[in-house]
Amino acid sequence: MRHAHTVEQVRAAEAELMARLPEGTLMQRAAAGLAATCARLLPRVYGSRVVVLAGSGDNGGDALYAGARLARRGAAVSALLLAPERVHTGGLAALRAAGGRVTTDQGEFSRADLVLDGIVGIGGRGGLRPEAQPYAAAERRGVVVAVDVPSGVDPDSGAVPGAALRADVTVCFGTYKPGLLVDPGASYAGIVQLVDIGLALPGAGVTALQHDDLAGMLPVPTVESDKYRRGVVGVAAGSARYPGAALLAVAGALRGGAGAVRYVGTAAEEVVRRFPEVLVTEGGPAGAGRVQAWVVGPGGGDGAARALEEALASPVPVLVDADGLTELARLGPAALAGRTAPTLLTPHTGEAARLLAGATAQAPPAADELAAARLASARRLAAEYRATVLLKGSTTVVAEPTGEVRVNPTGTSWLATAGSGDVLAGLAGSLLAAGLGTLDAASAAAYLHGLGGREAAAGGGPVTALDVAARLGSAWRVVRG
Ligand SMILES: NC(=O)C1=CN([C@@H]2O[C@H](COP(=O)(O)OP(=O)(O)OC[C@H]3O[C@@H](n4cnc5c(N)ncnc54)[C@H](O)[C@@H]3O)[C@@H](O)[C@H]2O)[C@@H](O)CC1
Ligand SMILES: [K+]
Repeated sequence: MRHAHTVEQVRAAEAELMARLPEGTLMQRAAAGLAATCARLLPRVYGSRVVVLAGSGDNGGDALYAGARLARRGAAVSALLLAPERVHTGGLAALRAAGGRVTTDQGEFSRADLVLDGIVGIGGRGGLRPEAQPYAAAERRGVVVAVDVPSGVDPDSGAVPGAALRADVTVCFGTYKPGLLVDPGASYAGIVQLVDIGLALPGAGVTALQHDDLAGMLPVPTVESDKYRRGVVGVAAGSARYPGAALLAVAGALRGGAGAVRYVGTAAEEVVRRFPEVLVTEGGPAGAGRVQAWVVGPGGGDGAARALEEALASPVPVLVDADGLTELARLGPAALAGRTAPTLLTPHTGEAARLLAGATAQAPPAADELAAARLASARRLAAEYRATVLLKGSTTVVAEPTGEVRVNPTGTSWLATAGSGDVLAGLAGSLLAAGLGTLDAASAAAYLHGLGGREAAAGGGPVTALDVAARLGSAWRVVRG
């Protein structure tokens, strides 16, 4: 599991540790880790051209001390100072003492083998200032290593309010920052490496799963398992207008670990023709047999309102997607107030905007505003509806009403394809039926779905939702090692 902490949490932990250590110790730890990574990235340090972009704070100090370490190993290191009168004096003195120099030739940035972005770190706010902006657009031939955070990315939210420096590698100190894991910030960070500087941190509000976490989380049948013990997932999806959504949701549900899939709705005939192993019932959830979790809404059309009402009245976990969400936005959070089992909502940004409007009786926020503030939007929705919220997008995030968030590290932009959300809904519902809690089911589903999407798009090509569903089995095998 990757753990991310806010700037406020990092500052508190740093203050506590700095009070016990000789001055400068933390910065030396940071600079040593940073220089070691840079040395690994260069074919050879001796003779390499390294440029340090140094801003006015400690982030610039880290970069200058790391530059000094590389200079001592024979690199030709020059520093471009963004605010010469406020540069970190100790860092600059160390660089000079090691044979580094200051330059004002911005062309050195483009010619360098490696650039250290120490313009601004966790103290940065409001995007890059004018003097730094040319570097975001400038040509570069070398590797760009961001110090702690790519400059221009908001460390807490991942928002990129203007220009930002795109890094190949980000070396962060003490902990991940949420903005390194959530788009658009994540897309500027490249490969993120963590350097331990000894901070004692509180529980993380934002986490990201890794393969090992999935391996420990996914349900595995035992010798005593039968299909009912493994869980039956009910899928209420599809309509005369959108029969395909039923097939896609079922295709996802069949690969989520539940022992059986029960389909209710108007596409029963098509579903059985394609998936003979599915139990089908005409009508709605209320009249169906036993299920351990419901998926309601994909392609539900006019039938979504009834299906939603009946599923929400059941005592089992319910995942609400697509047309079910449109109906829920109309009803508002009160529709979930009487529930005894957890509810999982899986909106894309447009649906999230409608849900928020339904909760607050205000005009819906613009979808691009929601996309730029993914963490805050998902948290707010989860709090308003007292439900777990999986907000789909370039980084899918899952938020609990408590504010706890998991961000999904897998995925590909090729997943933005029709029907891919139906597969995800079926998959997550199946994991719920198999007994996972909403946070785990949602985040594990997003992870597997992202891996399936990547595999389907291998080499970079369009994928269909059924391609993704077909790769979910292999995604399970990958994470289970
Ligand atoms: N505090 C500590 O104990 C440690 C801090 N470390 C480093 O220190 C960084 C934080 O240092 P600071 O608190 O000095 O803050 P930063 O160096 O991140 O930035 C603050 C400085 O940048 C200016 N600034 C703010 N927004 C800007 C923008 N948008 N464009 C350009 N300049 C801007 C401010 O005027 C201020 O001078 C961390 O990210 C990390 O790199 C590490 O050395 C580890 C230890
Ligand atoms: K930086």
